[in-house]
Amino acid sequence: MAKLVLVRHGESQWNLENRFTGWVDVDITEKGAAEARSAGERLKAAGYTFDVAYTSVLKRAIRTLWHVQDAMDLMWIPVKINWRLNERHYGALSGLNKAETAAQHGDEQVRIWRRSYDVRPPALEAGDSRDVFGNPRYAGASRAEVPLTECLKDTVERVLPYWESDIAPSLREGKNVLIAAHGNSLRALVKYLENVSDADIMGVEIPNGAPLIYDFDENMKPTRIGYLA
Ligand SMILES: O=C(O)[C@H](O)COP(=O)(O)O
Repeated sequence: MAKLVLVRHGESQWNLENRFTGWVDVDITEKGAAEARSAGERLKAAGYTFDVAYTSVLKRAIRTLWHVQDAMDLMWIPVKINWRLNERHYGALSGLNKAETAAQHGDEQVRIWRRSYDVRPPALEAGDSRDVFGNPRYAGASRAEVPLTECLKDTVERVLPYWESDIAPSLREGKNVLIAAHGNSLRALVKYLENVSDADIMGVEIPNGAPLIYDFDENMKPTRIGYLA
């Protein structure tokens, strides 16, 4: 049966600066590019190949995908880009330093904002320059679909329709699928695929550039799950 590989983008400039990012379109660093290339080289060396790739509309995921494709000599495969694979929206925290925010609001509050399943960070206010509604890359999305903040539950609810409509059908057709996305959009998928409880998902972390591999049976149940050795 088909294989699914999830890759979180390589280190971004705001990962390096320890800033909340969400839907802000920050690029990867040189270290992040090297992590992405290494992921591709390791996948190729282990005999993996892909028929189709999916990514978000954010350049840290897109560029990571390019590096993986290049390292695997798979620049030619179809790539589908969709905002539903974007990072979880960080609301009014977007752009703030994580350590400074913890110093101001306390470690526990920041842990809740970062890892709780259903507590949203404070929302962007109307007119905030960080609100991306109206940006051409979100042309197909309604006001309700372009968030002003999100908790992980919200992210699950906008990732899953895309999983069902586009990604799962490719796997059912026997295609090997690569997804290059983000820490929290991938946690949303992991929660669904591995049936992780709302409480346990708080402890799940997705490292930059580490391929996470799923083998499926014919009923789309994962039979083997693990990071590339
Ligand atoms: O959006 C971000 O800041 C990061 O990509 C993920 O952040 P987190 O580790 O706080 O969820």
